[in-house]
Amino acid sequence: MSIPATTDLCDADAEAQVCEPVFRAFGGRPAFAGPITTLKVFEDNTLVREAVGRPGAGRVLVVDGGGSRRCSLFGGNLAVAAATNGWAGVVVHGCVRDVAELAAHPIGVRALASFPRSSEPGLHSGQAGLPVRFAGVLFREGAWLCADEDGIVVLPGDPSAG
Ligand SMILES: O=C([O-])CC(=O)C(=O)O
Repeated sequence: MSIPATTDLCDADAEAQVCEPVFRAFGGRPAFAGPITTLKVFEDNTLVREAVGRPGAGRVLVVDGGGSRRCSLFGGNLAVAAATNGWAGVVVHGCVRDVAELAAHPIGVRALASFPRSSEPGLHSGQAGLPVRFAGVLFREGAWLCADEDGIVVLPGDPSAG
């Protein structure tokens, strides 16, 4: 699948939602795009682990981790699972770890920062499929996200679907 440039998407659609430039790029895939699946979690990556263990079918997992910089929600093992199961990418409003491993897998990853300590499974519950809002953007299940070296853009649907 060819990935459109986020710059072109913005030029073509003044209503495209554009994330505030707060994310760092991790992962071995510099650009990725796909329909969104949402998770809302806090300092517990149980639902993230479950999601990337299921078929991704080219989707992008958007994880609202509340912006916590106190633990990591995604790392090398989950990147292997996500890539193996066909997820296009993961956007984490929170931290990731295993930076060198993330770069070795064919998956796109955006996160606020790296942090070496993992989360504590079972500490807090989370929810799947809810609209989540961070970095100035509302992410709805089924909306379409495109990320590249210039940034992250969200559209109501896949622009190539006509
Ligand atoms: O618990 C985490 O942060 C995830 C992790 O280490 C991994 O996926 O290898």
